[in-house]
Amino acid sequence: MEVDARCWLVEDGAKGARHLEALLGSLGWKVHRLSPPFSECGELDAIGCGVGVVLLDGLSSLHLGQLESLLIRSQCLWLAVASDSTIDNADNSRLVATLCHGVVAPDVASADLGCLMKHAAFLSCLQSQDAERRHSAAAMSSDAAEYEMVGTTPAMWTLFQTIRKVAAVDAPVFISGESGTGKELTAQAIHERSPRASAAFHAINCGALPDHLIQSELFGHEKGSFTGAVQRKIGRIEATDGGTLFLDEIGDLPLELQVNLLRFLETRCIQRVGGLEDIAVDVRIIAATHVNLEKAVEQGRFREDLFHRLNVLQIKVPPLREHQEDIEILARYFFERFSSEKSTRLKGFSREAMLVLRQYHWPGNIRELINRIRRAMVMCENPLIQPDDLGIERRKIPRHSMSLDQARDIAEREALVAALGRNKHKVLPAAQELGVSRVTIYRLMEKHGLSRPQACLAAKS
Ligand SMILES: Nc1ncnc2c1ncn2[C@@H]1O[C@H](COP(=O)(O)OP(=O)(O)OP(=O)(O)O)[C@@H](O)[C@H]1O
Repeated sequence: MEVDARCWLVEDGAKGARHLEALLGSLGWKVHRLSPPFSECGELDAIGCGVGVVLLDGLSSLHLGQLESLLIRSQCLWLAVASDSTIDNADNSRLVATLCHGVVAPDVASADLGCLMKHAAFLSCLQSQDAERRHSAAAMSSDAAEYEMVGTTPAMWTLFQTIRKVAAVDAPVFISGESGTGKELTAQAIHERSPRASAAFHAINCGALPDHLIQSELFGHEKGSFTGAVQRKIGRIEATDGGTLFLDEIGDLPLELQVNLLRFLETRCIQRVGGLEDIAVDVRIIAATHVNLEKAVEQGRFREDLFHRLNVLQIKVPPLREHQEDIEILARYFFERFSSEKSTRLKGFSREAMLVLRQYHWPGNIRELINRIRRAMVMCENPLIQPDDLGIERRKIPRHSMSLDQARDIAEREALVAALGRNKHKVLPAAQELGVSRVTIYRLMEKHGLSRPQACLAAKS
């Protein structure tokens, strides 16, 4: 691999600076000097060296903060040159410990400096290649995962398949699933795939609005129909004409409004509050709940006739713990998605953090996963996210004992699912990646109950 022979030299006029520059020059490095104030160093990214040297001796403590943010912002690996007395200073030592790849004394031997520089440049080159690869993999997966619905496991393939089928027809859809599993995203995916895609998709949470507002929110009202109705309001159903209306938490819809909704589903007409006119509206209804609606029907809290009207096509979105093999790909996907919020130094997840993510039981499902990753990306002070950054208490991670055979089985299944996922479920490249034959892949798929999906939403059709 060819490494870049350009490097930065950050210095503040110390007497050793000229000597260091000459030394680097004699080792074949083309040196770009950088001096305070560092906030003005806009050319840093433009020149794009892979490695830099910071001469800490002589650097004013006033510039340390600027230097710190410069090192965090840059994409290079940094070597510090500092005498013992400089390193004794707590601020300097923290900067070196957290942001530099190595530290040497100002009288470092030329051969030693040459070796360190080469090593840092090589590593920097590997890191940028790896980042590029991960970027294009993320771009591919988000390109493949339409509507940003990510998932490579059989449970998710089944969901994608159902979404495709349901999108092709126009009947009401009923989505069930725990909170944060992706019910709204599923509704959006159905809309985007349906003939209604060019019209509006609106979502309304029936549990979030007070009873007296929800009727006017859904059906609209005429001017003067009640105190405060100073002008006519078009309701959500009417505003979605031609499109899809997602009614989240449908179980929270008050009983009297259930009658109105049923009437709309039967007649395809609405009446605004205070209005007499029947207005024809063409809207597809997708309803969702995270509670058991059949139980609500039994208890008389939800109308049975409305339940059957809404429940023509059903989709169940699985909880995250039922497609745990997706956690890694989801975690990396969200890491890339929120990468603009992180420091450039943060490169990804440590193995331990990934293990914790896989072992946790995710009561809040994908929404909780997103929140924990975003938190970790802000809290993390290392190049790799550690378990503590995720804020998951270790006691909440189940520790069941398992035999070596069980552990092997789990690892085998995970490796297989991950390789198939990375290779869009193509057996040959997955087999090549895992270093086994195609026959072995088929055998393992059978052993672990993994079927090869026929079609999926995540694959471009
Ligand atoms: N398969 C997925 N791939 C990528 N992102 C997902 C996936 N599923 C859900 N998300 C994301 O997770 C978050 C929660 O999803 P969503 O709001 O659809 O869940 P929900 O089941 O409707 O939640 P609630 O029951 O609380 O209304 C959203 O930010 C959504 O984009």
